[in-house]
Amino acid sequence: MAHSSQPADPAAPAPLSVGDEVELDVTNIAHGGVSVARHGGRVVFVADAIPGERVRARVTEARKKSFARAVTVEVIEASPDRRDHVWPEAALDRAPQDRAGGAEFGHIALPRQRDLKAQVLVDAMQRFGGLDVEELVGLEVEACLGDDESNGLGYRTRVRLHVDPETGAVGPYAARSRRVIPVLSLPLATEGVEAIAPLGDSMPDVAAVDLVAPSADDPRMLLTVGDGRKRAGEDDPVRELVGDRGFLVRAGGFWQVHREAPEVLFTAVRDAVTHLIDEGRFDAAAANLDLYGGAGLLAAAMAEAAGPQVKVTTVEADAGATDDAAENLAELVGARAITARVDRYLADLLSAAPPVRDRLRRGTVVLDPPRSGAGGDVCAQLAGLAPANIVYVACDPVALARDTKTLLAAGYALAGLRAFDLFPHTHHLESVALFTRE
Ligand SMILES: C[S@@+](CC[C@H](N)C(=O)[O-])C[C@H]1O[C@@H](n2cnc3c(N)ncnc32)[C@H](O)[C@@H]1O
Repeated sequence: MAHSSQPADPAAPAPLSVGDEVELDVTNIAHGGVSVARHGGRVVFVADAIPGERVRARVTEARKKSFARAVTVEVIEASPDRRDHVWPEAALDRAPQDRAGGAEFGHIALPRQRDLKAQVLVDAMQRFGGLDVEELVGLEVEACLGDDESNGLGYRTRVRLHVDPETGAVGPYAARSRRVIPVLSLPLATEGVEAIAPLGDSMPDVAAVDLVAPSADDPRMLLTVGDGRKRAGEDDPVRELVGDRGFLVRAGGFWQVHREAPEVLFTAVRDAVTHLIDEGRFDAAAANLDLYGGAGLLAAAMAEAAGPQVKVTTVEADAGATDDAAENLAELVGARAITARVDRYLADLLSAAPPVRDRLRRGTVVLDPPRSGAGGDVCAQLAGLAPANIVYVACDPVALARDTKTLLAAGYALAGLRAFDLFPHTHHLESVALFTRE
C-alpha cells in the first residue's frame, strides 16, 4: 500500500516534546526577551540565553509545528557578555519554574542588552513597518543618566508584587507563569520601594501589592484585597518632580516607571517639537493634541518647546488622570484636559466642521498609547485627520512598527526615531518616532 507521507529522514533530529533537553546554538534575538535557535528545521525560542552561546535547554512548549519554546538549564559555551544574574532569585542555578520573572536580560552585560534591543527595534521596523535597513543604520538605544554607574539597578519607582493565594507569600510572578516566587531582594527597585516592600511577609487576604516611590513624596504601598479593584490610597495625590517642574499624580495612576523616564521622555518630546519649530512645521495656534495623555507630562513638554500660549488638548480615558492633567497644565492658558477614549474622541473630530478640521490639519499630535499601540483603527483615524506632525512615544517596538506601516501608507514620512533604555535588565525599550506629513 502506498504511503502519502515522506519517509522519515534518518539524519533529522527526533521531534521535540515538552521536558526534552537539547543542545542548541543560539543565533539571534527575538521580540519578547527570548533568543532564537533551530532544531531540525524548527525555530526554538530560548529563554535565559544570549545569541552566540551554545546552551542545553529544556523544552517547555512543543505544540506548534513551526516553533517550540525552551529555557536554558546549562551554558555550554558562554557569551563574553554573560554576567552573574543581577537578581539571585532569577539566576540559572534555580529550576526554571522557580526563577523570578521581570529581569529576563539580567544575565547580560548592559551595553549588549542595549544592542539586542536596538536589533529588535530595527528588525520590527523592517519586517512590520516596511522600512529599509539603510533608514535605521546607527540606531542606538540610549542609556538613562546614572544607569551605567549603577549597572542599571535601583531604577523602578513602581513595582507590582503578587500574593500566593495558598501560602500568602509575597513576590513577583515566575517568568512566563503566574506562580508567585518569594524573593529577598528587588534589585531593580529604587531604595524607597525596597524599603517598604513586604518581602518575607505573609499577606493571606491580599491579592496584589503595588509599591510606589514618587520622586518628591513618601513611598507607599497600595493593596488589592480580594476581588475588589479599588485600592485604599490609590487616589491620594503624590508629587513628582521632572527637572524643577512639579506634577501631581494619583498614587495609583500611571506614571513612567524608571526614575529618569519622565525627564527622558519630556526632553525627547520637547526636542522633537523644537525641531518642528526650527523647520517651520509647528503651529502653536493649531489644534495640537496629547493623546493617551495621563497626567499631562507630554503636553507640558510640548509647551516647554512652543511656549505657554500653545494650544494643546490632552485626551485620557481615566477621569482621575485627566483631573491631574488639568491641575498640572493649569498655568498654560491654551491647554485643556478631556476625559475620553482616544478612538471616540477622534471619531467626533472626523465629523467636525471644516474650520476645526483645518486647525487639526495644521496641528501636531503627540501620542503615547499603552503597550498594544494605537492600533490600525486609531492610526486610520489619524490619517483621516491628517495632522501636520505626529510624535509617537511607544513602549512596544512591534506595535510601533505596525502603526508605522499604516502612517507611511497614509502619506507620512519617518523624520526621526530614537530609542531609550527605560527598563534595564528587561527586554522592554521605549521609542520616540517623529512622523511628518509629506
Ligand atoms: C503609556 S501611558 C502614557 C501617559 C502619559 N503620556 C505619560 O507619559 O505619563 C498611557 C495612558 O493611556 C491611557 N489610556 C489607555 N487606553 C486609552 C484609550 N483607549 N483612550 C484614552 N486613554 C487611554 C492610560 O490610562 C494611560 O494613562
